[in-house]
Amino acid sequence: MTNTQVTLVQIDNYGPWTVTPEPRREVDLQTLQSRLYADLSQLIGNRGGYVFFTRFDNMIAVTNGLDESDHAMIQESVGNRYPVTVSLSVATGTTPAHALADATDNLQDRGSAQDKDRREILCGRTIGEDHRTDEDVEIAHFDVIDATGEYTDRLSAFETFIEIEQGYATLMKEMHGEHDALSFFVGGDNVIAACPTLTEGAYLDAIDHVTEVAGVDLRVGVGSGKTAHEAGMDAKHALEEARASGDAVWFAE
Ligand SMILES: Nc1nc2c(ncn2[C@@H]2O[C@H](COP(=O)(O)OP(=O)(O)OP(=O)(O)O)[C@@H](O)[C@H]2O)c(=O)[nH]1
Repeated sequence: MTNTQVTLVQIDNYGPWTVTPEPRREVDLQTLQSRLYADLSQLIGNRGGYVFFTRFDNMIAVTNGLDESDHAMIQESVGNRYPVTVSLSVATGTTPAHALADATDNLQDRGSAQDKDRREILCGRTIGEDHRTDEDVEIAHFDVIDATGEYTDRLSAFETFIEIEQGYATLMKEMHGEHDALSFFVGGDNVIAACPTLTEGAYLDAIDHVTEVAGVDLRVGVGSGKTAHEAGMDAKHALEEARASGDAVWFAE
């Protein structure tokens, strides 16, 4: 059974900061947000975790393998180098959705995202080293079948974007509502989902639902591991196997 450690990253009091003393240049906000995401991707990724940009002011990470001191160091490093600070809330659960719900509740209990006195909260508990297993994280890597032939080479870039986003929106809702999984668009035609332990049938149902509702055909590779990186690499290899075999779902060996 999975035991996913999820960290909610929230920029402290960011809304007011973006308009104080007057609205800041949008390009500067975009640059700050994308650089912060890139830095967190390295800081968390170098320790085996995955972070997803989601809304940029709130990011969600799968952090199995990162302990409290890793979180504290990441928080300090951001605070030293950026004009904003971040709060980090960690929780674990047998499903990623439950873990994130707990992490969110804990941070909300410490004050509003727009409370100027709530800064650099670091709360929650990480999984003790002795309790970690090789099946703690399940990652599903989805991609659109022949996105290039169906969309990229046929439609305008914006029409393609709409189709891919509709597929993503349908998948993220279905995987969350039916399976307690957290799915994130990661670029191109790819969606990576942090999942609980799911059956082949569950993945097939989700893929069928996206075909029916959004008209977008997906395939998925599924991997598991001690960290998001390990599970994610297995998922990528499984996706290659699915591509080669023509199967919609492939589980890594
Ligand atoms: N983030 C991420 N993006 C990827 C990955 N693989 C492909 N992409 C993106 O997806 C786009 C489409 O690539 P493919 O999925 O290989 O192309 P396709 O036309 O759908 O072909 P098939 O997947 O073989 O059916 C690329 O331009 C990349 O932007 C990946 O592992 N991670």
